[in-house]
Amino acid sequence: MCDAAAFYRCRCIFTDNIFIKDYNLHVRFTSERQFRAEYQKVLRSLGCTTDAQLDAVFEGMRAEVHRRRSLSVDSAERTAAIREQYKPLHSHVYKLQEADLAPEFLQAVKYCLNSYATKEGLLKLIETEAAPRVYRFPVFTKEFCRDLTEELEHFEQSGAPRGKPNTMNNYGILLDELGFDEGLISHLRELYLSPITSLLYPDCGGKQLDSHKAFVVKYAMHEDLDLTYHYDNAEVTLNVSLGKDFIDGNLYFGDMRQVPLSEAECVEVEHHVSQGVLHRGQQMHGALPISAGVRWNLIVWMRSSQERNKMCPMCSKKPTLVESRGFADGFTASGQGQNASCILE
Ligand SMILES: O=C(O)CCC(=O)C(=O)O
Ligand SMILES: [Fe+2]
Repeated sequence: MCDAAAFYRCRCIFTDNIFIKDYNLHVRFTSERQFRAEYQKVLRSLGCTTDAQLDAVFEGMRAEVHRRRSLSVDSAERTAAIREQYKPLHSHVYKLQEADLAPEFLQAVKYCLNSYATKEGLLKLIETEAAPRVYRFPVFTKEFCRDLTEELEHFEQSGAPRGKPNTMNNYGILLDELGFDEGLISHLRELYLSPITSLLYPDCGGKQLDSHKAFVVKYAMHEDLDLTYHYDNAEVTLNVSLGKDFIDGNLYFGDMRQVPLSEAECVEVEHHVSQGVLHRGQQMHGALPISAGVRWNLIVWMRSSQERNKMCPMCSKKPTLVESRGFADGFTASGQGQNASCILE
């Protein structure tokens, strides 16, 4: 039986939501036969017409499945190597202090902790509803954002191994491997974000967020420029603009994933350095290309095991649990009793 205190992934990680960058397409891949039947036609319409092009697609998908199967072991190895090799530049950014948070944010959190707090009252304080149920408000001080960005650049240049957050983003960094989870992200989620998400998203697990996956994304002229339209493996997402100087690169939001709009109908939301954008993980969104500079953002995918144990947001089925490390993908074995089907990968 599974360990009730641990977090798990859903088995669909090995088959679903595989991103083919060359054709900007998310697919499911269980076998060559299934894949050809489901996607060959659409791939052809996107310009994948030769056998060599299709072979390259298969090769990319197999590599991605291999990466996903090795995630736990690779991540444990990188974490150990970073601990051994890497000397932080600004060790204070690993431990959140109240002075690192914007006064407006602290005021909003303080309000939410009152027994009489309402969503309407909170919205008067944070003001910006940038798109339906998408809120932007100050989170950190500018100094904290500057020091965190410098720390990330220092890490990037150190030569220590870097874990990529997902297939869509090639220059991001997984933050748990650097030791950011306990002192910065868990602290931020539990003490400051949860009171806010409880009022804004009670219908999406906002009252019971019990784990997260945190990473930074980076966009630069000769690296990634934009991010394709997607939904997150999260119940609620916080996206904070850390800097540095950049032009364009707005977020755009559509509807919930059951009713995807075309990109043209989306609402754009600007990134303002030191401000966070809070949104439902299942609301479709993407990022437009930057046209100059470098953009770093802190992304916290917050999860509610209570919510996702009922249905995995990535495959829309009851999750089949797979053991992993740390917060994994936020599923727990509670409530599954003797019938829990844990698969050791
Ligand atoms: O680039 C951004 O600001 C969006 C990042 C994002 O949506 C994600 O990583 O899930
Ligand atoms: Fe996202």
